[in-house]
Amino acid sequence: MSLHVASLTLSHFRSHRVARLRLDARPVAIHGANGSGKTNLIEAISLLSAGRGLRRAAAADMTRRPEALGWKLTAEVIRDGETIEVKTWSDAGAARQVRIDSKAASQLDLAERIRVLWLIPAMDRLWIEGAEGRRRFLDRAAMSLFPDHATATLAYEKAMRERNRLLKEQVRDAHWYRALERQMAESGAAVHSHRMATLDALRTAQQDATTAFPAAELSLEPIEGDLPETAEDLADALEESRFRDLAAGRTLVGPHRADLSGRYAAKDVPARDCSTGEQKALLLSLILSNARALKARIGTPPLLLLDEVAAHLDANRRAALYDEVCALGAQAWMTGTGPDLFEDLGDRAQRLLVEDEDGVSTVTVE
Ligand SMILES: Nc1ncnc2c1ncn2[C@@H]1O[C@H](COP(=O)(O)OP(=O)(O)OP(=O)(O)O)[C@@H](O)[C@H]1O
Repeated sequence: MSLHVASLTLSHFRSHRVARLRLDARPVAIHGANGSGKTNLIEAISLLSAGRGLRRAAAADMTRRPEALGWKLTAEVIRDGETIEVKTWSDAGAARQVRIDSKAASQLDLAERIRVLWLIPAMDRLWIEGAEGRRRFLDRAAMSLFPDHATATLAYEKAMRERNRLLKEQVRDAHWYRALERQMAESGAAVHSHRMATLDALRTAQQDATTAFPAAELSLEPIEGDLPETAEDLADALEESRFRDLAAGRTLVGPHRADLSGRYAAKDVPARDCSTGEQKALLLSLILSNARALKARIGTPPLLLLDEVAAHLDANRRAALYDEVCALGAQAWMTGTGPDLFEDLGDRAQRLLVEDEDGVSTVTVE
């Protein structure tokens, strides 16, 4: 069982004016100078699944400047021998649209058909910066394993925004809160249980692996107080917290108040105290575990996007990374500034060169 992009056309997508690529199922090693358009290319791949892509950019920001006419991506993705035709685009300034096999499709349809995981330099400070980034990291893993996690998260956030509005307006009548808190309790319990199931799946995938990457010990902790698990507990906690929440003007209990804690298991130190290289290796270990967990769950590995990862690994770990992605059978799109970084891959990968010509990126299959 496999998943790979067999063809890709980018039109007016960031620095790419028109790029047409035909690919086989092997990993894709992309090299090119700084600013040539490598990340833009893998950002396009990230949009073959649901969401805002790996930069979490607004659809309007991805249109090629200065023309700003809107952008379009067309791809043939082969999943377990079946071809999925994906077209996604945004007309100047408008929200992005999706068609699968020529039919209008929702982002949930896309999430169910094509799973994409990534590791990008912006995640380097994940263990050091705020809890929001770590929750997002866990939620992305959860969405890859349970696509309806996105629906539960959106439902929870929508009800919470309404509740926060009441709190800010100092509405005290309990009657206004009951229905919203019921919605928050139900969707919030689903969010929590997906996250816990994801942590379990990542733990199992890490245990099963014989890998050069250090295992991360993960747990979900409340930022303060408790983390209610069931819908009943969350409903009770929200009701109890109402008085305090009115004073704060926002909701202080629920899954949005959870933090992902990570430890370097072998050294028994918090991930945030690890060296830069170790923190990167822990994240890579988690992404690879996520890919293995996905393969175990649905039979098919995801597309992997590893932006500037190879350059940060020592030679042993780099060789181990290449062995792992090849063993997974994942089409891993990996970027780096020089072709030497990918030498160990030999003919196990296909190679692309990205160059900048007067502000326009060109892509050559080597
Ligand atoms: N909407 C846009 N229109 C035109 N150019 C853009 C747009 N968005 C970004 N760019 C340009 O794309 C160029 C390439 O960016 P990209 O991040 O892909 O480089 P890269 O090859 O990954 O470089 P590095 O090795 O430095 O990470 C940048 O110079 C950037 O200014």
